Amino acid sequence: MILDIDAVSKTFEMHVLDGKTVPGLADVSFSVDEGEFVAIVGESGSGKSSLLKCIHRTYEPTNGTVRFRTEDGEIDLASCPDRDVLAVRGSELGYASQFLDEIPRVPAVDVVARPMWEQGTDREAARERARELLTALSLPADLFNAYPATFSGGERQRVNFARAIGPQPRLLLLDEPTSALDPETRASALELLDSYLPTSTTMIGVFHNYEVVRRIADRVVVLADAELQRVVDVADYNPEVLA
Ligand SMILES: Nc1ncnc2c1ncn2[C@@H]1O[C@H](COP(=O)(O)OP(=O)(O)OP(=O)(O)O)[C@@H](O)[C@H]1O
Repeated sequence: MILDIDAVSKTFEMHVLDGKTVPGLADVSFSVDEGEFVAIVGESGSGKSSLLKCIHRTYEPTNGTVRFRTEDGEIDLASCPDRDVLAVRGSELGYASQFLDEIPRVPAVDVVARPMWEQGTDREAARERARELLTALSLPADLFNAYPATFSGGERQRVNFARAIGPQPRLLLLDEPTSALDPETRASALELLDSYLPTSTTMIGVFHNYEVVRRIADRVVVLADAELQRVVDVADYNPEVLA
C-alpha cells in the first residue's frame, strides 16, 4: 500500500453566505496499492477535485488522515508541516490539473524542465526531455520557447501535463488533464502515461470519459454528494448503474 485515506472530510465555510458551510468531501476512506491506477468518478460537484486536492494538500482536510508511504518513510499529508509537503512534491507526488495554475513568464520548455531541475537533473538534459515530451504531445516546436500565457487552452494543458509527468513522480494525481485535447492528442497523452512512466507509478485520476476509465483504471472510486458510494474493480464498473 502506498496511500491510505482514512475518514477524510473537507468542509468549506462560505463567508459570502454568512458562514454557512458546504461539504466538499465527507468521511471518505480507501487505500491504494503501489502501481495501481484508481479512477475517481461521480457527478459534477460530487467532490472529485476536492479529494485530489486533499491528497495533494492544496486543501487542508478538515478531518481525517492521508498517509503516504514515501521513499523516506510515511507521512500524513493531511497534517504534516508544509515543508514536508513541498519536499515530496515533484519526484514523489505529482499533480496535473486541467490547466496551469499560474502562468509564469517563462518559456514553455523551461516550465516543463523546472521540476526536473529541482530534482537534480542537469539543465540541458531536462530541457531535452521536456522537448521530447512536448513533441510527443504534438505541441508545435515553434512554441517551445514562447510563454504559455499566450497559448490556447489545449496548448496550456499539454504543457501542464508534460510538467507533471516530467519528474516521473511515484504518485501522480490527474484532474481531467486531457479534457481540452482532441482525440488524437488525448491518445498520445494516455500513451505517455504507459511509455514514459515506470510501471510502479501509482495514479489517481479524474476522467469523465467512460472509455478512458475502462481502458486505464484498475479500480474505480465512485463519489456522490461528497460521500464515497463504493469502490469497484474496473471490470464491474458500469456508469449507468454506478455513477
Ligand atoms: N474552494 C472552495 N470553496 C467553496 N466550496 C468549494 C470549493 N471547492 C469545492 N467546493 C464545493 O465542494 C463541492 C465539491 O466540489 P468539487 O470541485 O470537488 O466537485 P467535482 O466532483 O470535482 O466537480 P466537477 O466534476 O464539476 O469538477 C461543490 O459543492 C463545490 O461547490
